[in-house]
Amino acid sequence: RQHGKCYIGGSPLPPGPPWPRLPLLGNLLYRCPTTASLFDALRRLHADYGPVVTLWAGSKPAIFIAGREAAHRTLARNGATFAHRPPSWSFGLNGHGVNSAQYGGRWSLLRRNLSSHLAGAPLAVALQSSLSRLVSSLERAAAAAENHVVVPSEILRHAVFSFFASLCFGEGAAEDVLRQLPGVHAEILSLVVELGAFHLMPALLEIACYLPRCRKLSNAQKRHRATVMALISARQQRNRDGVGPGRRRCYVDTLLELRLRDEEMVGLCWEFMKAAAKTTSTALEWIMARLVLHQDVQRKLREDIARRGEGDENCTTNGERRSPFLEAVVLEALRRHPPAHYLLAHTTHKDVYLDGYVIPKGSVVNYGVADIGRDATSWTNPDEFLPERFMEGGEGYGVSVTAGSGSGEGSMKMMPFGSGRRACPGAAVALTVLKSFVENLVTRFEWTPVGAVDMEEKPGLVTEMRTPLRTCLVVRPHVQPTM
Ligand code: HEM
Repeated sequence: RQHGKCYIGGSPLPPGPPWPRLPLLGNLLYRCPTTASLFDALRRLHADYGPVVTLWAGSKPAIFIAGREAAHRTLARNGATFAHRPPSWSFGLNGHGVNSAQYGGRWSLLRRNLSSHLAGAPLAVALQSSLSRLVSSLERAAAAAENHVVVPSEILRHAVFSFFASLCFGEGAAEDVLRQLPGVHAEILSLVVELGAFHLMPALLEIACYLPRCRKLSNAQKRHRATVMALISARQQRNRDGVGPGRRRCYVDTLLELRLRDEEMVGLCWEFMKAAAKTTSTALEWIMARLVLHQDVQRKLREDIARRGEGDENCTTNGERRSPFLEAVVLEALRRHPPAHYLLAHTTHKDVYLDGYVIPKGSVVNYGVADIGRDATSWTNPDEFLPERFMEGGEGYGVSVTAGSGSGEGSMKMMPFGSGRRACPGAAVALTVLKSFVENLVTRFEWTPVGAVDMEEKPGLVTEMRTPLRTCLVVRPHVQPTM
C-alpha cells in the first residue's frame, strides 16, 4: 500500500499511513484518541505496512515495532542506544521511579538497588502468609456464595497486593494505613491520561487535558504521599524498636539507606506497588481464567504438581518444587495474555538506521509485546492456549522471557517483561509468585466454569479481562500450601 512517506535528513522514516498530519496534533491522536483505538489501529497498520510503522505524536515521530527481528536488533543488540526514556512531564505519574529515570548513573543506582532487594527478598515467608490468607478468603467466599459461584478478582488482587506490600513496607506494616493505599492508587490512575503515559500526547494537549483535573490529582497525590510517609515512619519506628518480623529487610529499608528525599521514596514506593501488583494480579487472573476454560489443562496441572511434590529429588536448591507443566502454563498465559501489550516508551539519543529507514533521535519508540508473542512465524496456532509448547521438545522450550543480547534473533519469541537494559527487573519474582499462587490455587480448589468464560480484553496500560472471571470454586481436601 502507498504510504505517507516522510524523510528526516534525507533518509525515509519507517512507513506509515497517509493520514494528514495536523500542526501540533500530528496524526495519531485524532485517529486514535484512546488506548483501545490505538491498539486496534496498530494491528491494522502492521498488517498493511509491515512490522515497523510511524505515526506522529504532535511533531514527534512515534515508531511502533511489532517484529521480533527489529525488536531484537534494537532492544537487545543495540541495548544502550534504545535504553533511554522520553523526557516526562509526569503530571499524574511518578517522576522519581526507575522507569522514568534517564539512562545513566541515577537509573543505574536505583535499578541495582531494586534488583538486589528483589534477589535477596524473603519471598518464601511473605508468600506463605499471603497464600494462607488468600486460601481462607476464597474458602469463605465460596462457602457464602450460592452454589459456590464467586468472582475472585478482588480477592486475588488483594492477595497479590498484600504480598508486594510486605516486600515494600515490611511485614506487619500498619494494616489500617495499608488498606487506604489501593483506593488512592486507583484514584490517581483514574485521573491519568493513558496516551500521555505512553508519551504519545503533544505537550500542549497534555497540559490542556491535565488542567481541569489538576486539583483532584494534586489532592489524590497529597493523600498518597501522606499514606506512604505514614508507612515509612511506622517502618522506621519498628526498626528502632527492633520489632520481630519487621527486621527482615524491606524495600523501604533500602531506600532509607540510600538517604533519598521523601519525594523520591514516595515515588519509588508508588512505582514498586504499581509496577508489581497490578501486572502480577492481572496475569494471575488470566491464568486462572485459562484453567477454568481448559479443564483438561487444570486436571493435568494438578496431577503433575501432585507427582512432583512427592520426593526430595523434585526440589530446586531453594526448596521450590519443580513442575515443568506449571512453568509451561504460566509462560503460555504470559505469551497469550501479556499484561502489558506495549512497553513503556523508549527513545534513542541518536539517529539509528534500520532496514533502510531512520529512527530519528528523540522519537518515541514502542514495541508490540502482544504481537510478538502471537506471531504466526514463531508459534503454531498462536491464538490457542497450548502449554505443552513450553515442555521439552516443544517450540517454546527454553525460550527466554526477556531474550537478551547474547541470544539470537530467532530467540525473541515473546517478551512479556520487555527486553534489553530496561527489561523488567521484577520478572523473576513475578514468575515465582505466579507459579506459587497458581500451584496453591489449583491444589486447594477445583475451578469450574459458570457459563461461557469471556476471554475478551480491556486494553490499557495493563490489559485486563473485559469481564472479571466468574467461577464455581469447590474446596479440595486439605494439602499444606507450598511456596
Ligand atoms: C507479571 C508481572 C510483570 C509484568 C508483566 C511486567 C512487565 C514489565 C514491562 C513490559 C516493563 C517495561 C520494559 C520496557 O519498557 O522495556 C516493565 C518495567 C518495569 N517493571 Fe515490571 N512487570 C511485572 C512485574 C514487576 C515487578 C514484580 C516489579 C517490581 C517489584 C516490576 C518493576 C518494574 C520496573 C521498576 C520497571 C522499569 C524498569 C526500567 O525502566 O529500568 N515489575 N515491567
